[in-house]
Amino acid sequence: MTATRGLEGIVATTSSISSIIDDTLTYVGYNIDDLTKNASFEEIIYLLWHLELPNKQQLDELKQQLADNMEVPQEIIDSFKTYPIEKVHPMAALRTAVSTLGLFDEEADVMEKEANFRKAIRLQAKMPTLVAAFARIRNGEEPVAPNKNFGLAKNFLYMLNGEEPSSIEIEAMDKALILHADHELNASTFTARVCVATLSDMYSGVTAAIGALKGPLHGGANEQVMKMLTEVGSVDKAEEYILNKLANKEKIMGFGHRVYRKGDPRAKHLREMSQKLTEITGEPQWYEISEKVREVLTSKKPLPPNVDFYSASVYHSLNIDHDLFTPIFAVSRVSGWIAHILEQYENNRLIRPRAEYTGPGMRTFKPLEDR
Ligand SMILES: CC(=O)SCCNC(=O)CCNC(=O)[C@H](O)C(C)(C)COP(=O)(O)OP(=O)(O)OC[C@H]1O[C@@H](n2cnc3c(N)ncnc32)[C@H](O)[C@@H]1OP(=O)(O)O
Ligand SMILES: O=C([O-])CC(=O)C(=O)O
Repeated sequence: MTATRGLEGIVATTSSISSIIDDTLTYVGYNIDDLTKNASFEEIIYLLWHLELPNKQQLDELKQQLADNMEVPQEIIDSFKTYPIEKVHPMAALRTAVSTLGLFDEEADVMEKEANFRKAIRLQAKMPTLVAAFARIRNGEEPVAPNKNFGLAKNFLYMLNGEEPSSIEIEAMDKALILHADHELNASTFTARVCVATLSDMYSGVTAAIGALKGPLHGGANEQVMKMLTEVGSVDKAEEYILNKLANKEKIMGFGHRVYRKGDPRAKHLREMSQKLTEITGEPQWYEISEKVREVLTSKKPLPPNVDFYSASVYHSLNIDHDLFTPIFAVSRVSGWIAHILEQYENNRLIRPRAEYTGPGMRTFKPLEDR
């Protein structure tokens, strides 16, 4: 038995949900470029869960179901106030809140297909409310109740800021949610599948996935990108900053990918949005610094930007706290996690690979008094 580090190149399952072939990303056969231009996030949720785009009636029904399920139990909102709130990372709060949501769902352990779809709606609908409520409570503000007439992207920004977002802001958030929705067998999705392949419940799968997304080598990179851009501070400092990092063998956050070689097809959409939004906010430096960082790094190493790189300046331009960037990723990716959880249940087998043992050979046990 020989181990493959990080399971690189190992095909661990079949899936009909998303594919990455020759650096092209598709959701159920539709190119991500077409979906980003033409669809709404709600259409993507439907596509990922039902493997077909919805017709008008199906979409309206899904939107209604999401709107009807956005409220979260008051006990969870109240529990946020008991956290050591100034120290808690919002991803840790979200991980705990989603786990707690399961305690309040009477169907949490009901495994029938229809019950799983109902839980899917509840989880997808409540995640934005949880993130926004936590963000407001830690700022000493009251949470804003969801508005049943708003779509998911608009409602999220509305609950976060307490005022109706502009159409440009809604469009940017909706596109970002589409671009982050699913990505084949990334680490958090694999985590979710491993968890539910024991026939554990959907809340456990999503809680586990949030834990995996939190790390800076995965979803947590977007927050680190903004930290880096802030540290760089101005275009003229970017070259020295990046060369120093490389000399110290440090990773540059938001670059590189296990699967893409030529580049992440999602990055160009976020780049475009970053340029547009930073101009609108009168802070073009965030886009300009990003461009300089990319220029310097790619002149030294073949490492194109990934989805996390330009999303940082996009979210910053939407006036979102930097430690909420990864929770936003989770608000989107929960749609993909759920799709994969449903797919795993449909054709389940326990996921249990082997380890190549590298410890000592057979040893003779010594009693405690002889050690
Ligand atoms: C949504 C997402 O999860 S997208 C990814 C988000 N993560 C990041 O942006 C974090 C920065 N990037 C990385 O750490 C990596 O590129 C990963 C983890 C995303 C993919 O990594 P892998 O394909 O497994 O590459 P691995 O980490 O093994 O690195 C291979 C080599 O490339 C280098 N490398 C990879 N990424 C970077 C980077 N961002 N900056 C500098 N060097 C890098 C490594 O240092 C290593 O060099 P070495 O062979 O000289 O030691
Ligand atoms: O696929 C991966 O390894 C990481 C990634 O880009 C994602 O999850 O969107």
